[in-house]
Amino acid sequence: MIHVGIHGSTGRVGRLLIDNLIKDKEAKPYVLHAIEEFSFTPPKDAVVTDDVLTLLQKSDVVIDFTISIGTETLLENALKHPTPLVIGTTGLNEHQQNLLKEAANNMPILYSTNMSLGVAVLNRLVELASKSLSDFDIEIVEQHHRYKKDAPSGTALTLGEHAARGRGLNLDDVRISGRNGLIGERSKDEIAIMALRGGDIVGRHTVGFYNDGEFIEMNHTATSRDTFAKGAIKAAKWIINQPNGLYTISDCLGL
Ligand SMILES: NC(=O)C1=CN([C@@H]2O[C@H](COP(=O)(O)OP(=O)(O)OC[C@H]3O[C@@H](n4cnc5c(N)ncnc54)[C@H](OP(=O)(O)O)[C@@H]3O)[C@@H](O)[C@H]2O)C=CC1
Ligand SMILES: O=C(O)C1=N[C@H](C(=O)O)C[C@H](O)C1
Repeated sequence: MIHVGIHGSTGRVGRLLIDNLIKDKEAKPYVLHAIEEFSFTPPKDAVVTDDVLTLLQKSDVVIDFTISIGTETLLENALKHPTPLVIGTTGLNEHQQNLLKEAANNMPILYSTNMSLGVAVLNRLVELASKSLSDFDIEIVEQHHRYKKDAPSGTALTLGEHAARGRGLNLDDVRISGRNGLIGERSKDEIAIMALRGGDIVGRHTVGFYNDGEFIEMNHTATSRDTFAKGAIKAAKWIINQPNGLYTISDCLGL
């Protein structure tokens, strides 16, 4: 039985990880990291802790769905006690992304801004379309629930990276995140990534390729957050058998 630790166990995704792991035949929710009280009853036999090092020491693998500073603390502690990690938290800053790469020299880490199969395939399609439709303007729109803290979504940024890569560009050089006022005509290479927030939208991403006379829009809609929890659990079972290094969900899915 794989002993899974959950960082962010009281959160929207964390709670679904517990629900899915309770029913799992190969893995169980063994250590739950929580800062505040649970608003639900956690499994009786799980260890509950607010100490990150204890979480790592008692787990075969830790799944993290928290907030960027939470992931930073997890990675700092994992450098003291290397443990296979699955990280889904988005909004990591440059320092935190570098920490992720550094930690991956010492343990296997799967980091993905979206744990769904659909988005993993969409990333591939976007890169191909970007390369093939070299004259088309690329625009990305993401929509999420009102509680989401970071913008744009990690998924939208990853889709943008694939779109830029398809044209041999670096997203940081061509990304824009808003338009307002007399800004002039659109430049050829720019890739806009716009964020909408409202209601209970689980996650919706549209990548549009626009030209004179035609356009293509590729859309992915997550209709259930369970998709992310199931993807992360699949990743946890896979990452424990990998050598040290940084992986994505595409590696786990063999794409
Ligand atoms: N990769 C993917 O497929 C997906 C990624 N996400 C990302 O996962 C993250 C979490 O999403 P979601 O579950 O909706 O968010 P929630 O706000 O519902 O949950 C966040 C969890 O993190 C805990 N937390 C907050 N601050 C810290 C900290 N400093 N250290 C440790 N734990 C902390 C919270 O505890 P408390 O309740 O006590 O504040 C809570 O348990 C976000 O970054 C989101 O973008 C979401 C869905 C899919
Ligand atoms: O916060 C969310 O809810 C989600 N976050 C991820 C992101 O930022 O891309 C993945 C998914 O879209 C849901």
